[in-house]
Amino acid sequence: ISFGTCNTTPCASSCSVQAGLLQCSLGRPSSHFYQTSTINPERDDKAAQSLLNKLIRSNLVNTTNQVEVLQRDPTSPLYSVKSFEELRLKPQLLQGVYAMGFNRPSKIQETALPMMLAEPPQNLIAQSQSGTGKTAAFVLAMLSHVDPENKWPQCLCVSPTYELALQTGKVIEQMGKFYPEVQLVYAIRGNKLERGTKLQEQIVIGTPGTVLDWCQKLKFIDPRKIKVFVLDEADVMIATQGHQDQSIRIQRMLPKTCQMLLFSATFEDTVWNFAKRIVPDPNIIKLKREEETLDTIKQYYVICNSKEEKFQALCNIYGAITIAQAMIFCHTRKTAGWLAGELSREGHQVALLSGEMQVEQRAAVIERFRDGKEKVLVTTNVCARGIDVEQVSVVINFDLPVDKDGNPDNETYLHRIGRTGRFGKRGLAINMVDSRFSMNILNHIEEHFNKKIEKLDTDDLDEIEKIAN
Ligand SMILES: Nc1ncnc2c1ncn2[C@@H]1O[C@H](COP(=O)(O)OP(=O)(O)OP(=O)(O)O)[C@@H](O)[C@H]1O
Repeated sequence: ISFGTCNTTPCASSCSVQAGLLQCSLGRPSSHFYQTSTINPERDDKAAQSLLNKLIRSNLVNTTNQVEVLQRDPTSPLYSVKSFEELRLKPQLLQGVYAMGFNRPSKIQETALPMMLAEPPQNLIAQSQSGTGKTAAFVLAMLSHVDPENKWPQCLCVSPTYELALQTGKVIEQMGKFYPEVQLVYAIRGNKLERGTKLQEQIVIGTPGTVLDWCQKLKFIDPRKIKVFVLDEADVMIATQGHQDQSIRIQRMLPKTCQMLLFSATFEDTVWNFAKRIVPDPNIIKLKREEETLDTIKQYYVICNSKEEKFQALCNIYGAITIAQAMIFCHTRKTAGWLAGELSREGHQVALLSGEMQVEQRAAVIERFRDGKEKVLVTTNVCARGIDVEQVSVVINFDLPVDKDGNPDNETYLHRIGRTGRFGKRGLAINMVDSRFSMNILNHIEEHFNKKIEKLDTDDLDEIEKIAN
């Protein structure tokens, strides 16, 4: 696959998209694309979370759950494939798939791919958690439907942010590696084309605002010639002001025969209502996320009076038991920074995930921790939501999780501490309680999960030693 050209505002020079990077002709790295959009990590930023997950994920998320399928026409046979060969892909694409190291379709791909590749094309709404193979699936569908002889846009994919668009673009590049006739262009802020340009690239990937401009105002794209429309990360999309309307306006310009595909990691009513407006007569595929449980976790709490005492309790625990790797959650950036400093002074190898870090920096910290280069990860909740680090055996709530109104946040507690069936290993969770208020929170959490949280006296070394057995 090869790429179009672009101009970027930050360096005002012409940039070409190569090997997955937007590279500036002045030799600057692609990162200025990222730096132009500083993500505010203390905000509940779904887009940043999604990007982070993509950056740190190296494998498919395994799931034991079955896919639920709702067919538009329940009488038509439901195909599912166990191998990529069965899909009769173009040889160049099959080669691309194998070169990516995919041996067989993922759970969601088994059913989604035959539907997306069927003739006549079928519309699809698919929901499954991040990492289950949605992106790879729709990328394969787009590449399969392109006619490389036709030098105009045929597939349109919209993503909520341009960082996410770039990530999807990378997958298109990888999968289309042996299919150089197919070209890709990014419709993202900063990619300024000359007026009157008619795009020759067959695949356009971008953000709703720019895509809409390119279709409507600037007419770089003829929307009537689009055969496949993909709306990725619908749940993130609707969380961004204006994206919903822009996406609907794009969709309205497309021909009735255009295949509409929509993907989402979660499926609240708001997402569902939006999905129905984007995708008429859909087939629906859902894959339940693996349930997390506290069953294999031993939970304790420690009573302290101040953050200094909490730190001392932590040192006592470290002095008594061997902890391979631990994650420590703090409520604020300030506490996290302070604690990381104190722990390093004690000689621990500490990684700090802090709010002011760019998403890429955060991904790098998590990767180092996952590779065992650091043994303790101190973080605020915002930074580490939804991050699976399998080998962590101890989770410490330096501060208990509360929502923005100060109420107990059971869901976050479960995410921090719980394990899915797939990891199965036993874990240890220690909660620091420093006030009546936090004791109250702890009691609520205990009640909610109906699982006992035992008191631990961290001045008693023998007692601490016991919890490790
Ligand atoms: N059939 C497959 N076999 C092996 N690995 C796969 C397969 N499909 C996808 N993957 C890999 O699994 C990871 C997750 O896939 P993908 O990004 O497509 O999932 P997703 O559901 O779109 O999640 P996200 O929204 O976070 O990107 C990627 O590293 C991808 O390369």
